[in-house]
Amino acid sequence: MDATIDRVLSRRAQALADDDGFVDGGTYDGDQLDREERSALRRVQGLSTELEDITEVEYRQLRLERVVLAAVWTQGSVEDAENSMRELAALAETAGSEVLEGVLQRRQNPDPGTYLGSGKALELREIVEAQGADTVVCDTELSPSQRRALEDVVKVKVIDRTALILDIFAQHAQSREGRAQVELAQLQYLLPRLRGWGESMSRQAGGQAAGGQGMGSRGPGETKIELDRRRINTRIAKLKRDIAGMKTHRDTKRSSRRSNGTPSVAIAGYTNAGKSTLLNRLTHAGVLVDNQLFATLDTTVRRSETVDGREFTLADTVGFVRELPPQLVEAFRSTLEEVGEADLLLHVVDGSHPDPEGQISAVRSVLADVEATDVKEVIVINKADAADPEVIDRILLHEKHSLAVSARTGRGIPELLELIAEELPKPDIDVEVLVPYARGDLVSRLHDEAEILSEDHVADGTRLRARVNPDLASELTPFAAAG
Ligand SMILES: Nc1nc2c(ncn2[C@@H]2O[C@H](COP(=O)(O)OP(=O)(O)OP(=O)(O)O)[C@@H](O)[C@H]2O)c(=O)[nH]1
Ligand SMILES: [Mg+2]
Repeated sequence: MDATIDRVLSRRAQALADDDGFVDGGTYDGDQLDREERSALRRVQGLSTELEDITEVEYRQLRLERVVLAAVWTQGSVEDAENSMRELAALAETAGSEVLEGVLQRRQNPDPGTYLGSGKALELREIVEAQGADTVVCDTELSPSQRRALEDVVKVKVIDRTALILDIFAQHAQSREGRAQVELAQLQYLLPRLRGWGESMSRQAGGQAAGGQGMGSRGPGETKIELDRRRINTRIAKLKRDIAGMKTHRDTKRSSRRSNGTPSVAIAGYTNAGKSTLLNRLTHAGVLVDNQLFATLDTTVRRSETVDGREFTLADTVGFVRELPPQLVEAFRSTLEEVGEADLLLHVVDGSHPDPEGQISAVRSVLADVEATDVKEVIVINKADAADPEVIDRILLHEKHSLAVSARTGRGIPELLELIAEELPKPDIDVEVLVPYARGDLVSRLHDEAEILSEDHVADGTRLRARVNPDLASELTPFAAAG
């Protein structure tokens, strides 16, 4: 086995993304411990997963078990190229396959015909044969014709990075919204590639079912492709409507949270940076995690408390990846937009990664795509326990709002909590109220949302002096205590 790939494999793959953010309804409690469970659901060998009805793309899993990776390296250092291939290996493993080997070709530009140059493509063919691989994964998004041409040379299934990522998302999506978003992205990816799929399937079947017999021939395959295309378009339209409906539902929940005046923190960052670990660490560190209230929230949103006792929400989000397929960005737009509406963004980056700065810019470019750049951003350099201190210092120096933590050991977490308390909008209206005992609900809201300056229990109720936000202030107007 090639030395590069050896190292690639020593870094275990991690799941690409937590899809918990898309869980609909309140039955699933957003627990982040489901990674193992998910791997247990990985594809079963030997089951046919070939797409029979093209409209059932939702249930389609790419059949890739033993893969060889292929990449063209056009610019940047050899480290960049190797990192990219390591990431591809991690993605392939996440999708449930075994990575056997990787080939990297240095070239000015990818070959428009076969992606790799024709000589390398033949070499790849030999490697595939020698290793007994059944799939080649290319580190790019291939054009439909490139994919077919390369498949013709290597004689096994060829898929690209986009299809691989879509496949992982499809495996991980659990909620109705998440599944719909992924299916939409898959169909949009598939649509321009229909002819290709048809042909390769007919080739596998050894039949002449699909088209491709040359220009102008409208065989039965052509008709089927037309039909499939129409059905896919219908399905896409329906999915878009469904997703829009679910977005409305989520918007309502979010706006009710906001009108409560509860400040919100969003955790975003590159996949595997430690976002979920951080969420767990922070919410357990919080004095209060109210399971009762929690049930009414979107499920990756958790409640916590600032060090000075104000409630806030903390949301985990889908992991980002370099060159996130545009179909996915589009499909997940509504979910990603939520990041832009938070009061504070914790942008988590893996300080122990070989290229943390690359991760930061990849995440920022996705955030820019969904216009989520107005929110105040703090770079949280995670895995400080494993990172090179020099790298941490370098990032701290370049990023004005940054700090180093370890979600695993807890290092830096108190400082992070301090920072959250400082950065979140503070209530600033002074009130003095006498709340009757019958309105215990208002008193507990004051405790959750306001800064209490004094509190007395008197004959007709609780007398409080507090600093509150505008919403609560107006609700308290009837109870204003005479000076
Ligand atoms: N050494 C070290 N490992 C950590 C730390 N935080 C998280 N990890 C590990 O990093 C891996 C990824 O952690 P997650 O919390 O799942 O990362 P994530 O950002 O939520 O990943 P996705 O949801 O897949 O995008 C896990 O193996 C964690 O145990 C840390 O502070 N130090
Ligand atoms: Mg996660």
